[in-house]
Amino acid sequence: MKNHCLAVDIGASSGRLILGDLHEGTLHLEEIHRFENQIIEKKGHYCWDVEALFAEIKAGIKKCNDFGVQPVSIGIDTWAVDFVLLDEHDQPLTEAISYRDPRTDGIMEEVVDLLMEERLYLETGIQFQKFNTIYQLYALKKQNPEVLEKAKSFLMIPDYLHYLLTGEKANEYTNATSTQLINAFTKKWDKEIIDTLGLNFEMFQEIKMPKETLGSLRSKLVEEFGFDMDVILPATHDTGSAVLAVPELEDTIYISSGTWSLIGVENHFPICVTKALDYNFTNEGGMDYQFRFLKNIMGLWMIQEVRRNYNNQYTFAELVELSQDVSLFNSTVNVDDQRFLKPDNMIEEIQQYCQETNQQIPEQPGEIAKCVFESLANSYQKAVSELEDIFEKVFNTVNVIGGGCQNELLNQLIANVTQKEVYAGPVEATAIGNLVVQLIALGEIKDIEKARHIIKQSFEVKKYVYSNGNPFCIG
Ligand SMILES: Nc1ncnc2c1ncn2[C@@H]1O[C@H](COP(=O)(O)OP(=O)(O)O)[C@@H](O)[C@H]1O
Ligand SMILES: C[C@H](O)[C@H](O)[C@@H](O)C(=O)COP(=O)(O)O
Ligand SMILES: [Mg+2]
Repeated sequence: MKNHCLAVDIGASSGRLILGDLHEGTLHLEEIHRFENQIIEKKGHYCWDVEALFAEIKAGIKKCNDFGVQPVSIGIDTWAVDFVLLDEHDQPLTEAISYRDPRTDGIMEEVVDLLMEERLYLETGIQFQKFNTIYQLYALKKQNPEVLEKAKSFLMIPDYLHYLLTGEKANEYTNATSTQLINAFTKKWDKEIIDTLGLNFEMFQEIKMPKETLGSLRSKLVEEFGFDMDVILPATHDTGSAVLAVPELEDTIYISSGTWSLIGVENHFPICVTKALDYNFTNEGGMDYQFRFLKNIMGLWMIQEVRRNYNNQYTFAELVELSQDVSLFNSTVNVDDQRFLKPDNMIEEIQQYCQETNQQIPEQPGEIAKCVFESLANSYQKAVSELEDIFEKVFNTVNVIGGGCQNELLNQLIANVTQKEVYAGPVEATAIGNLVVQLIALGEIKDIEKARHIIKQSFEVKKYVYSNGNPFCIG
């Protein structure tokens, strides 16, 4: 009887449960459940509705029975940095506050005054993003010290969802590195940094690695689902799982393209040199202690918000189409300006930026969309040149993975501005990376090299080449 595994991939805009099994040397996927995810406002903060997300996970697991499949394992991956704190009775002390919440405004600067930027970067190798867990916890210490005093368990979002499934508490390594509290060399919680900030070291859990089994389901869930499963830890940071599914990494820059655009390369050791700090690249931990040397770019969040501002009257595909009808419009913005992290109205923020920079102000939906896509492509090109400066080499290809690889216009723009071959796919790279780790743990796939070979054989990848004609010409 062949083994089915179940991947739960929850990004900032959507979640999906995907069954995977190996069939004649290829990986077969079956999407059994998909749901929206979004930030909600609760008690004056931007939060994630984790209880609703867990309800969706349970609803998706129950659908396995409709497919006549009882998976042997499950693994959950989500966005990074965010967490839940549990008290001595294992009850949540806070809402799952989102990284887009303004509670960390000004906090990074305070922490850097205490810890020195160079030291923090040399020890953790993590990029300076104002929403990193370290700043969220320090904000909590300043704003709600009583909450931190009661905290007995620190669980990141996937850790918490795994805890709800199994009753087992642990911090999975790849996601833990995004906190900026893991030492890049010891691979452990950095007690010196934690103590310096006056955080409670005891609340951090044992670090567990991808491929480890966390435990089996709580008995009440076995009853509810009609079957048991082991939780096999994937790279619970979704980008960690996504990069594992990049079919070919040699001389390749990946762009994990979803709500965020994460652009970088895979490396065997952390790069914490001054130039990497100056460019604000990060060294996120990967499976088998690899590193994702990458940087965050604002990503398709911007077009998600534009779509929301238009009351979702356009699909993403329609916004791409509309942007192709305005080829003469060419205003662009700096997508990495923090004003775009959580504006009240993304369209107005983009228009304001163009006015302030004496550019033609986009008015039509197509002009707004084109401004977003072209601006993203420009930011990708800047990151590519920074990577080539740091590695002192030319990378031949760019591989776009994730939902954003369906944006054929953006793929062509990337090929045009970088003048490199662009490969697009797999779309569900994150879920695929999640699944292959479970299959490796089960002994169904030998290792990640073999997994990438299987992925290459199993999924379509489209190619785009530099076209010096109309920037919207699809190669
Ligand atoms: N048919 C499509 N055409 C163009 N872009 C698309 C299409 N479908 C999805 N996208 C893009 O993919 C993004 C979602 O990617 P996904 O990886 O699912 O995000 P996340 O994991 O962050 O929730 C959307 O914001 C949208 O911009
Ligand atoms: C805030 C983090 O940088 C962010 O979670 C990023 O690391 C990430 O994983 C984004 O994933 P999406 O699927 O939400 O784009
Ligand atoms: Mg995602």
